[in-house]
Amino acid sequence: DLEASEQEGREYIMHLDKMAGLRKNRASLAEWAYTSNITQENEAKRIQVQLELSKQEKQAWEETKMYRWQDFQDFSLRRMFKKYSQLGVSALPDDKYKLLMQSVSDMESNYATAKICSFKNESKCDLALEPDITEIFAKSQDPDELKHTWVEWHRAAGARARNNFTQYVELDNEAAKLNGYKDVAEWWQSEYEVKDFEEQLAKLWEDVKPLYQQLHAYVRKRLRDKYGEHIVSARGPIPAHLLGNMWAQTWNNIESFTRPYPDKKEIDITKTMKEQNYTALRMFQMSDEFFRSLNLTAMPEKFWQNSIIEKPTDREIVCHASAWDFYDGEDFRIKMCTSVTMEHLRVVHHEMGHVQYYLQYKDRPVIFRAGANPGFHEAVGDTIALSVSSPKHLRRVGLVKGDADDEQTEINQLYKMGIDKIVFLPFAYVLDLFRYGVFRGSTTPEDYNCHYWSLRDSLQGIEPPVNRTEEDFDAAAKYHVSADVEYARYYVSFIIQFQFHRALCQLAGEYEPEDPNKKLVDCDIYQSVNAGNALSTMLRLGSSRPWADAMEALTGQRKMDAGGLLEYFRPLHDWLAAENMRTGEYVGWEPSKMQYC
Ligand SMILES: C=C(C[SeH])C(=O)N1CCC[C@H]1C(=O)O
Ligand SMILES: [Zn+2]
Repeated sequence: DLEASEQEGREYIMHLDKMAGLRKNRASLAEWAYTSNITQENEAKRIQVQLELSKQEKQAWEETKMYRWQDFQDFSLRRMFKKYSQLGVSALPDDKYKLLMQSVSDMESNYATAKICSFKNESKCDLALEPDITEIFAKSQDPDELKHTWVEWHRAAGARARNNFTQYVELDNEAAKLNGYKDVAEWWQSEYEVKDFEEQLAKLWEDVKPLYQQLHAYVRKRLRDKYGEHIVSARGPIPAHLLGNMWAQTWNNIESFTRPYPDKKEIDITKTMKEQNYTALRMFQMSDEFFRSLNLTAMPEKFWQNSIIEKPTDREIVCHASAWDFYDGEDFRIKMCTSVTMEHLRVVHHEMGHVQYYLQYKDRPVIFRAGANPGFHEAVGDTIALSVSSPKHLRRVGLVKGDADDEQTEINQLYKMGIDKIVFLPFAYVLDLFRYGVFRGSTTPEDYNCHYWSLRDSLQGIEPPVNRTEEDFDAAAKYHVSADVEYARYYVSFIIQFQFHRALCQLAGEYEPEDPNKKLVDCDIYQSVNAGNALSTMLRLGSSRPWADAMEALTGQRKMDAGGLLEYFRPLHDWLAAENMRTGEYVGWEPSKMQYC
């Protein structure tokens, strides 16, 4: 009868979950071995392990079909079966599975090992993305050097990935269909468990766009003042190579010469960190201490033993920062080629946020050891970093000297946060709007670059520094496109982290809507056990409940909304609108005159 099969189902699924934990542990170890030592041998081993595990997953999946789990009474049991009924890419036949793994592995290793020649010294051709190219984009103010570096990186990491990418799209779409989805776009969006996910993304963009347009106009003016209007036009998009970042996804590296009140004291945290002999380890210990101050969990001993926090000199590794769960309840790691900069201090907190989430849900069934939705996992560390980046906290830890701030310093601070957080949203939106089109087939390989730049132009107001053709494939010059990592998770994260931050600040007594002495921009939840306990309650849920329940546990809200972000940046929005009015800067942009279609 139904009762027996539900009890049998429970015993079966708990056994399956334990086996899945062992499989995931083996897979993570093989993946770690490869990405922390990129060799043909380790790549072959990783694919071999993946193939073995996919066979075991397929077998387990067949067994789940014997249970009528849809009729079970127990919500969690039904949810576990529902998740295990999703086989994933293992649904592909072995030969296609291997081909798919090989295509993605080739793209990712190409990206990780790509080198280009220096602009200043053409015979020096060993420049890597981290730290060399990243440093050029952070420091150089020579448009020709930036253009050369941009073009060379997009050739080496983008164009070269085009054929593998096309094969990956075909095979991944086949896997999607075997899982009951029309295409990978629908499969990716199913992770958010709402019917109108894409409409919600569009609505969020409508809410934030006016603020972005004001910030874009202001920055374009300041860049035109600096580089001249033969390089930066008065009414067009901003050339992508002048924004301090290879992908123009955050503009924090141009803060020093574009901030609203230049005569206010310089708060160059990177310089101060170097003066104070900060090391990668100290940055990680600082982050660990922040989480512990909230009564959250300390990094376990194995974390400090097994993590790789500096770029090795004797081998090639995937430098793109990542956090790892080995699903055995005690082995958690970060792999990162850390530089001593303010930007990497934020990334350290971002990655430590992932590990804190792993620690909070480590006693859940393996299948529930995931974010409430992928955006939640990306938001934890960033939410903490919003407190760490506050002038109050930076003063507390001695990275900023001097007295409390005045109105102008506050605008400078909001500007600094805005060129990191506001400008990221259209970048993130474009990356997956582009890939949704590719997976749906509305964007064909012949149109890849044209469609990518059309979206970059219309949504981000960015244009390529040189004309582009279909010989290029600029989207793959971004890690997540070459590594098959979905990106809407970051768009969601940059919205909900402000909802989380606002709730935590209220719980910490750091923020009161009507109290001018308790402004959101000054909030630092450091040492607030009250805030930490509420955050822990949400994180411990993992993916055991629909994400609206998790969000409600912390914020009282059940939907994503841009209100938190817009409230945080309200004073900046007002200042930018007034400033663009004062200078007569055109708000918005006309289509680019560069050729890319
Ligand atoms: C730090 C990570 C690893 Se999950 C990352 O990829 N991030 C963090 C924020 C945006 C995105 C990026 O670098 O593109
Ligand atoms: Zn992340």
